[in-house]
Amino acid sequence: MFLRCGSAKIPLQLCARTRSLFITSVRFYNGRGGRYEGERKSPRSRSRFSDTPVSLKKAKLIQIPFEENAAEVTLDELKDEGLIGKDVHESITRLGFEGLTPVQQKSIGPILKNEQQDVIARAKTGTGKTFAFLIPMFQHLINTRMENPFAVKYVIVAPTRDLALQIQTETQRVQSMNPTLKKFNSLTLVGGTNFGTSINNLVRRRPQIIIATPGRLLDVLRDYNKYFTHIDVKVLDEADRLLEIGFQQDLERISETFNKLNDNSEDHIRTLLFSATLDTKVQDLSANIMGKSECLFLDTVDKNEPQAHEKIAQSVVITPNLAHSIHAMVDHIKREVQSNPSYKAILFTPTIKLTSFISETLHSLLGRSLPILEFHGKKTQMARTKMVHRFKRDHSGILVCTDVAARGLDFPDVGEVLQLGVPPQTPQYIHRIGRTARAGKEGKATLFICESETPFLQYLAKKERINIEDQTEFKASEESIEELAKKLYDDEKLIDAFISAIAYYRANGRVFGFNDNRILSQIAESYGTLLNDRDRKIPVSANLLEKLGLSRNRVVQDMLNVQRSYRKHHNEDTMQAKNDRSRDKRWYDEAPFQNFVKRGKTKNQNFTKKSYNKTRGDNPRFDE
Ligand SMILES: Nc1ncnc2c1ncn2[C@@H]1O[C@H](COP(=O)(O)OP(=O)(O)OP(=O)(O)O)[C@@H](O)[C@H]1O
Repeated sequence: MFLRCGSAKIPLQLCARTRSLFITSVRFYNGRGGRYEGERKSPRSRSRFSDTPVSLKKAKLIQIPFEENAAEVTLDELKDEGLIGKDVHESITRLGFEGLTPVQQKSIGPILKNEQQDVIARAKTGTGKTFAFLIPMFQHLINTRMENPFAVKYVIVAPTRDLALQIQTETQRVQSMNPTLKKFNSLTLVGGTNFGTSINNLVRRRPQIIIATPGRLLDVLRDYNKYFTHIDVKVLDEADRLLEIGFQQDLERISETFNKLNDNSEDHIRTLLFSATLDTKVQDLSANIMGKSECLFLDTVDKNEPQAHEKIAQSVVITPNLAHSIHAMVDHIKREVQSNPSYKAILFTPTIKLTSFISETLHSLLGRSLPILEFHGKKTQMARTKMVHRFKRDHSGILVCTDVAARGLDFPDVGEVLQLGVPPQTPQYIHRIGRTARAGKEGKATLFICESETPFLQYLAKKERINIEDQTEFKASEESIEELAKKLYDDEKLIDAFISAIAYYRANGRVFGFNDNRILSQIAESYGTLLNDRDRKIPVSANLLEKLGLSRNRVVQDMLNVQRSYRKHHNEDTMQAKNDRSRDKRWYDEAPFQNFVKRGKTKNQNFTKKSYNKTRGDNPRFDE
């Protein structure tokens, strides 16, 4: 059998092969560096795929700086100008806000007026950035509801699952105020939830709004990209976080895939970036993601003023070491709870294991006096979602968490943000303290650090222009050290917590100019302080020291209980040897790694020990 092609006659078998070869050439990427085959494309869409990416010329940046006495913009004026219709106007009015916040006043108009411009918007934490992009989104969906009514038109990307789920809740909150808006469907595509259910909902409900985390969105695009051919706008909430290493590559692949799929043209999609910690440099980072020839930079923060919210009263408590910082924090919380029964605070710790240890310690010390919630990336998504809903609802309690909760999450009436140790970067400091003083309210932020972390304060002042005036010193009394030591167990949980702290400061201390030996020695010393036994040292095995890059550091090793003869020690029958064996096995057990590699193979990916260790760390990148 032959197929006539002009004058040529091609054997049918060869045609079939050519077609399947062509389809495999419609390739795009998953976010983890692998390559997938594209879905079988309809003949019409094949011709559009050009290999040359959208022109990467840098867009013209139009800066709209902060104006001290900018004229107020109201919803009524936006309606009178014809920018928003009665449905959106009615819906937002029914939310009961007194007026629009500065970022909403500054961004809704330009977003609706200049459809051919990308937008970068900077506004302080807790100032209503979510509605600043949801309000124009709904108006856009109403304006274009007759064109491709069942197509995805808006895609909102967030760095964490919990923030994506919160944005959907806010979307549904606006929709609940107006029957016209209710006709639009939104769908979240986030990790930690059932992939099949996500796809069923995508196919069945045909949403116009997708709210996603990058990893899950790429997985969906791999096999179901035909639903994404009519996107008009993509929004990056917490954009600077999404443009950091680890996410940026995903975002570039998502953007490249959207552009190639778009039925209008490759440069049709607008990009809106929002965050509290943005500057014009973000335009360079997003060059491969933004496609319009002009980009508006809307700034509601005066360039000479710190990015941290002015309504947050910041203070720092300086202690001799991590153990004293823990005592200072416990002391502070006890005083606050005594004076304010409806004390509601968020407590950030550097690692998952410290989060787990601290929340257990607070549980044992505070008993039932107020709820203590342990929130981090190792919790199931269901548990995290339940905790977010509960902490939004509760009038008191402490959310003990890692940086997975640092950005975007909106918990009403959080009176104080506590931080044990320094954050990994200064923008995270701004986002962490931004969990309080929201929607115009006042709030407090207290940082507990040890003397060897004080260079962070100079770094924060230099980089973010944040000077924490209120500084106090604290050293726990012998009595309180004795009292707390009685309630602690020298078990794996405590040892793991301190080892994770050593790993955290190894990875993050240098950027702030910390002295490696000083910072690590004070952590090692803290173990004995916390247990009220100066001679007690953290037991670590030789190979764990090697993993931590400390196998040549004699100063730190002297502060640790190093099991040099690793094999001999681990063959002993002592309790300590058994503990070490199970701990090291858990941390670096080959079994999970082999499973990890196997899983990777099923996805055409070559997972390495490095990527394995990364997923086991506390890198929120892998916790979307
Ligand atoms: N116009 C308004 N008037 C009063 N409150 C508002 C207004 N718009 C939003 N809010 C409320 O302000 C709070 C913070 O809003 P939102 O979470 O959008 O802030 P954000 O700027 O995104 O903060 P972050 O930088 O932490 O993400 C929410 O509780 C929201 O309901």
